[in-house]
Amino acid sequence: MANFVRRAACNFLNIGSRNFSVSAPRHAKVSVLGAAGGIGQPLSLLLKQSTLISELALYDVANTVGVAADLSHIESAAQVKGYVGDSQLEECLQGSKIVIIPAGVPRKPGMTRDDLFNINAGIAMSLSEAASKVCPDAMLCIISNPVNSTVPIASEVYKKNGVFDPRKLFGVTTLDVVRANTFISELKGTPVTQTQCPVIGGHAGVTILPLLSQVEPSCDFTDQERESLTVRIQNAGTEVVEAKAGGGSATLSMAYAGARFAFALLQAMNGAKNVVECSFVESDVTELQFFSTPLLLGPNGIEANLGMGTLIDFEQEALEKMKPELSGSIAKGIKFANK
Ligand SMILES: NC(=O)C1=CN([C@@H]2O[C@H](COP(=O)(O)OP(=O)(O)OC[C@H]3O[C@@H](n4cnc5c(N)ncnc54)[C@H](O)[C@@H]3O)[C@@H](O)[C@H]2O)C=CC1
Ligand SMILES: O=C([O-])CC(=O)C(=O)O
Repeated sequence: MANFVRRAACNFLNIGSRNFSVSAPRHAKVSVLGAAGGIGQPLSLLLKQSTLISELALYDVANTVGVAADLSHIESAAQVKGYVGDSQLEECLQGSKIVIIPAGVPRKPGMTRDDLFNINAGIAMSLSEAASKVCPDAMLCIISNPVNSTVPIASEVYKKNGVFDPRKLFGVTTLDVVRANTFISELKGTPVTQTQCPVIGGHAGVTILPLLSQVEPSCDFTDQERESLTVRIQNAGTEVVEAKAGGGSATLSMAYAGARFAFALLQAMNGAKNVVECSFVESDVTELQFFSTPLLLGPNGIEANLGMGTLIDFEQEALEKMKPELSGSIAKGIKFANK
């Protein structure tokens, strides 16, 4: 049993790193801000299993001491410590190489992600302010919604403090890729662990654009399949919000996706080659200041933006259709950070 669990954990550590080996691992401190929440707890559980993490620092406004005590009994190397409230935020962040932020309120049925702006924008701003001061060189990974606005907020904070490095700021959109891979595999019968679909744009409704024409292994879709699969991927978050009926939004699949992204970063930081993940980052791929595309990751974050490749007409039209909303959400975040 123990062997099985260890093998399973090792297999999990390979997610996002399908075809490369890791050499000379450096052991990093990773902080999770919002660690006692629906995403924060399972995400921290998954991170605790990584051999690339030496220290797991768990911050929240409440309850992290208990979460940290619980996780600290797991037989893996990462040392876990809980930090509670403003006065302990700086100590939590000190020396962090990766900061992951799932802090903030989730949606209830009937809400859009933008409806979370009023509460979550301030949270994203104050946490990124702290990270920009205490560990400006860390990779900052923002999960808190609306991602299309919280990432621009963080970038403005870092710019104002003179420490912005566009290679190191990420809006975590991995869940869109994870969902696309799963739904495509269900529809087409491709092996789920080998199905890979790039998802570009942002992380809300029509701004989420899966590039079904670029799926590997390549699949043929009828017009009707392409249309309905695209809409399902765009609305998958709402599917979970409605199924949870007031109990919040995706937490477990998001924890998986957040861990997949963090492991990809850690592996790239340790010298692994060909680590590619999609993420919402500062970009010149379109006229939009922030945009998600596949990125080649390296020791210092983004090594190259791989762009969006050639789009078919359906995808080109969807891209044009998303631009007004995405541009508005980006502008709203920038305005908020400068008010
Ligand atoms: N990027 C993505 O793909 C996804 C993003 N999300 C977003 O993630 C966020 C968190 O969702 P859940 O974990 O389900 O919510 P939750 O309410 O279960 O947990 C949020 C946690 O944040 C904490 N928090 C609030 N203010 C804080 C502050 N100033 N500093 C530190 N911690 C603070 C709360 O105490 C709570 O423990 C939401 O905004 C949600 O919309 C959710 C799913 C997917
Ligand atoms: O839908 C939500 O509010 C949470 C989220 O971003 C997702 O599940 O993709």
